[in-house]
Amino acid sequence: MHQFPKDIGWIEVICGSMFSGKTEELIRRVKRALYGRQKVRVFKPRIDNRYDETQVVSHSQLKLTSLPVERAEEIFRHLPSDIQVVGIDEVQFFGGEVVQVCEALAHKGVRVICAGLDQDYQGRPFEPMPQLMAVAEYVTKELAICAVCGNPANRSQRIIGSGERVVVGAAGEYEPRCRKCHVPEPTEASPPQTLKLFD
Ligand SMILES: Nc1ncnc2c1ncn2[C@@H]1O[C@H](COP(=O)(O)OP(=O)(O)O)[C@@H](O)[C@H]1O
Ligand SMILES: Cc1cn([C@H]2C[C@H](O)[C@@H](COP(=O)(O)O)O2)c(=O)[nH]c1=O
Ligand SMILES: [Zn+2]
Repeated sequence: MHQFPKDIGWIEVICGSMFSGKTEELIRRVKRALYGRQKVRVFKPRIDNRYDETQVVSHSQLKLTSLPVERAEEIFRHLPSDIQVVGIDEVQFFGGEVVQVCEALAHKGVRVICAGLDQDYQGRPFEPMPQLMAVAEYVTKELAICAVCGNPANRSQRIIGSGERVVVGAAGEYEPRCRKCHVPEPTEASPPQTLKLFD
């Protein structure tokens, strides 16, 4: 991917819609750091108990051990002094203080890898992602496949009736959609699909 600098820290942001592969990419980067014998810790907000209370779990069921925390500042308490890499999933669920936490870690020489939703179900920027993306050295935007038309999807369609910004959920509650098929209010799900290679 990048020619990584030596002896300094930095922030990587992996953003995109739901089902775009953010968690898979976070897991991939963390595993490669572990293969490189780096000292790594992974965190997620405690509110994300969707597939598991403690593990980071992708929609494709890849898993990674993590520490759930209530607030971003708690991350400092769980880091060994020789920490080299910090991964954070579902970063959009932390308040704005997560930006200062990531910055402080990067200033201390830590590689910080954050994955999070860049837009909410209405297509509005999901704070603190815009702020984090602004200060990050590297930003990767992933795209899913639109559940309606098959085009690249950068939005998350809510398919249950709630107007709250934060509603933890997965396939029963959201589906990925392109800008043409997305509507900013909750709507009916597209017909279910089975993946098959041969008829
Ligand atoms: N419409 C879709 N487009 C792309 N991937 C999908 C779709 N529906 C389900 N998936 C699954 O979601 C996986 C990505 O999961 P994950 O990394 O958890 O995404 P994210 O963290 O961005 O929500 C894909 O590898 C695929 O198995
Ligand atoms: C669009 C949107 C999503 N959420 C929730 C739903 C999930 O629990 C997470 C996103 O998980 P993923 O790893 O990106 O699939 O966020 C929400 O609370 N509000 C929204 O508007
Ligand atoms: Zn579409």
